[in-house]
Amino acid sequence: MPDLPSPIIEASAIVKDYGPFRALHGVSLDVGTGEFVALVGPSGCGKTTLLKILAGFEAPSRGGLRIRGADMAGVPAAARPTRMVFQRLALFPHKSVRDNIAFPLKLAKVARAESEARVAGMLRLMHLDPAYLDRFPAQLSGGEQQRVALARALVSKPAVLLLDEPMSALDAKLKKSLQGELKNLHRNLGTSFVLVTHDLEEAMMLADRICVMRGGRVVQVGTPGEIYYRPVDAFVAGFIGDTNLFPVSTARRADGGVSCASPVLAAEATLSPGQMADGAAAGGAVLLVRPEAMRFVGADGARACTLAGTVEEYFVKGASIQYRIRVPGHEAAVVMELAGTPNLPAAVGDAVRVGFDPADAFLLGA
Ligand SMILES: Nc1ncnc2c1ncn2[C@@H]1O[C@H](COP(=O)(O)OP(=O)(O)OP(=O)(O)O)[C@@H](O)[C@H]1O
Repeated sequence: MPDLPSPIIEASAIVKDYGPFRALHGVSLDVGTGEFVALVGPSGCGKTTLLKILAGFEAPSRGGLRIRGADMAGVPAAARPTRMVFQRLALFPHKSVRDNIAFPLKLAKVARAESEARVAGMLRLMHLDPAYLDRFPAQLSGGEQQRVALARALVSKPAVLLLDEPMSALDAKLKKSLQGELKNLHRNLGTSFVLVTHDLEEAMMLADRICVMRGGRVVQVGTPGEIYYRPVDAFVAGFIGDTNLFPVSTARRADGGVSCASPVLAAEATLSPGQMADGAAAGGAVLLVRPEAMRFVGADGARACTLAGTVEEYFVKGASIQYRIRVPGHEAAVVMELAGTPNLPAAVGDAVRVGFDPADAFLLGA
């Protein structure tokens, strides 16, 4: 893992109780200065609760939070170097775009000339037409409104921008363009970003590190590559993208690697010591093979890491084609993602053999 830049946020062992319900069970997370961290996890796992605690909209029941080295206990949201952008727009409907963006500056009693200059700068940064300044939020598209909300959050130059699913209400095309703008902003401003998102592709595309949460706990924090190729367990593997998980029995090898055998695999997969999660080879284990590592093989593949099955379905996605192969003895369909081609390699109902290179597999605890 790359060295973490000096942390701007240090959250340690944060517990949050809502009455008898414990939403966070001791969450620790550091965010580096200038870093972009995405919080992902199933609905209700505590992502928004953690973000609100960072912002100062909720107080932790226990645990510590330091931002820029200062203890945040009792520090109200407005006095923190953080700003939050919400999923549902929180623009003032009866204020113009100008007054919405300038609002934090008015609260901070910034002089009019400087306020106007900063608002103009924000418009340029967010690619908003100056003619919009006198419009009201209802006279803007959803994407434009969200850009105004970002401008308002950034105008007071916060050290940390907290984003709670800011793009979830936008259509796919608008979302893509705002994602690009967000990445650009992050690169150019040096502000630290913490983004809550349901969209795993968005997390992979934008974040330096991804924090995967489950049931009020942090399961794994890592770069997109670590989370995707080196998940700590089957939950993380299955949560981030389509995946194949083959139950295997394992035997340690003299070189520290492990041999993995399964009735559905034509031959054992031999993995090197670097290809397994901590403790994976003890007891039952599952072999993770990503769909893009699977390919069709000829009959001569019968002695390699291959599986025989029948094409159940395929989806032409343009740049890629996804195949789902039913393999007798394996519960889920085997998922395979091939580069797009106008000449389909197999049709529904075809008997096929699919396989993978053991170097592309990773062993997880069962
Ligand atoms: N004010 C509250 N009072 C009681 N329970 C709450 C409150 N706010 C959140 N919770 C509960 O705490 C848990 C975590 O909620 P939170 O909003 O942090 O989850 P989330 O991961 O952001 O979910 P989603 O992805 O659905 O937005 C949920 O079970 C939720 O019902």
